[in-house]
Amino acid sequence: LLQVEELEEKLLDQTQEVERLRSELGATDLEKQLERLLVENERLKQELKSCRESEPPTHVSVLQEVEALRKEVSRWESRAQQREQRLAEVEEELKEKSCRLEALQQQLDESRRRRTDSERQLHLRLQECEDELVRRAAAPSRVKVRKTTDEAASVLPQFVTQTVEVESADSQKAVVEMQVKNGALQEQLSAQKQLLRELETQLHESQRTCTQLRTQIHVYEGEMQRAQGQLEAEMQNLEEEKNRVIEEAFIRAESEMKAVHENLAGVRMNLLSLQPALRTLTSDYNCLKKQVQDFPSMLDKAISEAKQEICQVISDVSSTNQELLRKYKREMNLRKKCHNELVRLKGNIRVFCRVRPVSQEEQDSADNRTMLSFDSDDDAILYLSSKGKIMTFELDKVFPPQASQEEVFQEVQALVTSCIDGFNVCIFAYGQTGSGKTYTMEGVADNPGINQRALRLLFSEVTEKAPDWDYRIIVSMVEIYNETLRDLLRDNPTDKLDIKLNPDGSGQLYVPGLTEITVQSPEDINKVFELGHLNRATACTNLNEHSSRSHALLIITVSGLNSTTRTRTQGKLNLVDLAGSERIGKSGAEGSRLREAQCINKSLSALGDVISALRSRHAHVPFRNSRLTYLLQDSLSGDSKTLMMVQVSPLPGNMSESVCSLKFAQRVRSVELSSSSSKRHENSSTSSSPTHDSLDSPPVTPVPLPISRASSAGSTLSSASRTPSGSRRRSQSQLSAGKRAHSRARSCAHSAIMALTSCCRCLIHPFSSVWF
Ligand SMILES: Nc1ncnc2c1ncn2[C@@H]1O[C@H](COP(=O)(O)OP(=O)(O)OP(=O)(O)O)[C@@H](O)[C@H]1O
Repeated sequence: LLQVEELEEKLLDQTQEVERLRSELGATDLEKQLERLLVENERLKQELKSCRESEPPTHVSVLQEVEALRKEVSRWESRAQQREQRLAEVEEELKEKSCRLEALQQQLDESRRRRTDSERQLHLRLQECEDELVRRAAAPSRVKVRKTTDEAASVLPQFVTQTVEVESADSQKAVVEMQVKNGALQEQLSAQKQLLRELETQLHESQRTCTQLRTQIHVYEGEMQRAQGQLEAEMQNLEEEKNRVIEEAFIRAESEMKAVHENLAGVRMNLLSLQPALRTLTSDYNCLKKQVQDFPSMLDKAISEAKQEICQVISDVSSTNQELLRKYKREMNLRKKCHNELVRLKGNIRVFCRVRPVSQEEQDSADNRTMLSFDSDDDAILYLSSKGKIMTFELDKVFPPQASQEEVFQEVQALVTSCIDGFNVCIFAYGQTGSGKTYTMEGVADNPGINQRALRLLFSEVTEKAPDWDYRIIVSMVEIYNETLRDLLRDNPTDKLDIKLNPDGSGQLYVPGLTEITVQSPEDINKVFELGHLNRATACTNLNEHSSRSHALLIITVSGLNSTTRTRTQGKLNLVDLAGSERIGKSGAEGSRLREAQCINKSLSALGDVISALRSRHAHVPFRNSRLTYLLQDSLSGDSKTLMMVQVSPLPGNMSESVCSLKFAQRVRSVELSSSSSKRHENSSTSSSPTHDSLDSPPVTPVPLPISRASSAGSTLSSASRTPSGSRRRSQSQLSAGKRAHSRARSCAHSAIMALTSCCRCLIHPFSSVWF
């Protein structure tokens, strides 16, 4: 029992210790510290947030610092979270230990209760034993106790103090029973002892566990203190950092505020100066506002007035238009008549001469003298010295060697543009081989001749007239070789073409199967020339030789439709590079060369005959005598115009050929001059032209053409000096003076003709300010 009491006391101590520990663990400083730390952490977070909100980052470095601080804070936050987690774990362990302590306490209570029970049973048993002993003692002893029960004496020394002599069977039986009971009690006692030992063992274990728990608690307390110290230090650092950042931000904010204040002062000053302007603007605005309010009514009024004016103007314009249209039609007729008159005055067929320059190779050769000379006062005279004689040739225009392609074209461009007005035009290049026919007509790549320039001019002219006229330009290219007609623009240029009468009954001629290409741009022109040149080259073995012996024709048809009057026009421009003329008179040729010479001879003389017949106004014109004249019949007859460009070589070696060419030109021209002079005379004899009678415009004075000075073909100064001496003989000086006067008169006539031409060209535009 004493041991039990001791154990009880120990248990009590243990329980008190556990209670103390539990009370310590239940509301420890650690938890309080943890709570405080959490609260502090939260407060810092709030402060940081408010700092961030109240101090907008105005500078990059501040932003970076704040970012670094944020990182630092988040790092510390994560560490605090780790600590919190660790604390939670510790708390969890403590709870576990508490549970175990409670279980131990329960076990202790249980063993205490069991011990109390066993003690009570023992007391009861002992009471029973004492009662039995008293009862036995009170009963007459028949039993002589002979033997002392040592065991009972050892167990119950205080109760069994005397030896009893057992004599009876009952006593003996009772002794046996008592012994049995005693044995049972001893067993119970040993069981109690065993239980006590177990309890002691459990108590030891509990003490050991308590010791371990204390140790752990000490360790945790140490850790907590360390963590708390670190946290406090970090909080301190953060606090300092925060203060520093706030300080810096405050300084920056102050400086910015200062700048803002300065700006504000400047703005205030500006505002003060702007106020008068604002007042002015306000008054202007009010004024404008009033005007805007009045504007609709003003606008309506103006619109109605404008409408009335427009209606008036439209009716005026419409009547003016009618008048203009009437005048335009009348002027077109007048222009046509004027043109006819002009052509009649100038002659339908004009003859120019171009002398080619001496080439570099020819200059180097021995015979490089030129036997041609020009009249400085008259650009229509050409002198040719031969065998001591000077021959004078008078043509419409003579181009010296230095004349450029542009100058030549300027003289022919009036003819070219007349084809837009519906006239047929022929331009021939005539002369011996190498005299410059191809150069004049085709030119070279960087200096084109009449062909390309004419097409380009036509393009520019039709483009200019585009608003009123719709023009179409069609190009064909043919070659006549040995009286055979070939199409130079078809795929197979060796095919022979025929000239036939048009089956429509118009009496016009046409070439079946002739390729006609509509050109729409200068690029198209280049392509056409390239194709023609290529085909001409592929049809022969030697292009130069071949070109000397064939006629090349570029036929340009210009069709127009006037969008106002619906008038249609169609003109044809024929640009002909003739075969070399030197073969005409050459004899001795045989075979193919003879045939070539015959063909060339035939066609050139037929051309001469046709021109002669036309100028002489013969009833019959022999167009059919050659392919060339037959093909050009339409373009040579009627009110068509022809220009013969006679090409001449300046070298003495080509003298005879040059004389032949110039004589041919002179003959052609003299026919025309005589014809036109008679006509002009007829016209001048009448009081007024019927053309002018029908017009309101002022009459045109006929241009005085130098018709009286026509010298016969091949006339020379020597022949002139051989004329009868009498009244018509003139001295050399008189002749020069006459020539000068003649030149002046001629140049006046030329200017007048040019003026007349330009006037006629003005008439073609319906709204031109210049009226004939
Ligand atoms: N006005 C000129 N200016 C410069 N060179 C010219 C002129 N006229 C002709 N030539 C040159 O003279 C040479 C012969 O000219 P071109 O070939 O035009 O003669 P052609 O009469 O057409 O000869 P063919 O009848 O053989 O075709 C060429 O080299 C040409 O460049």
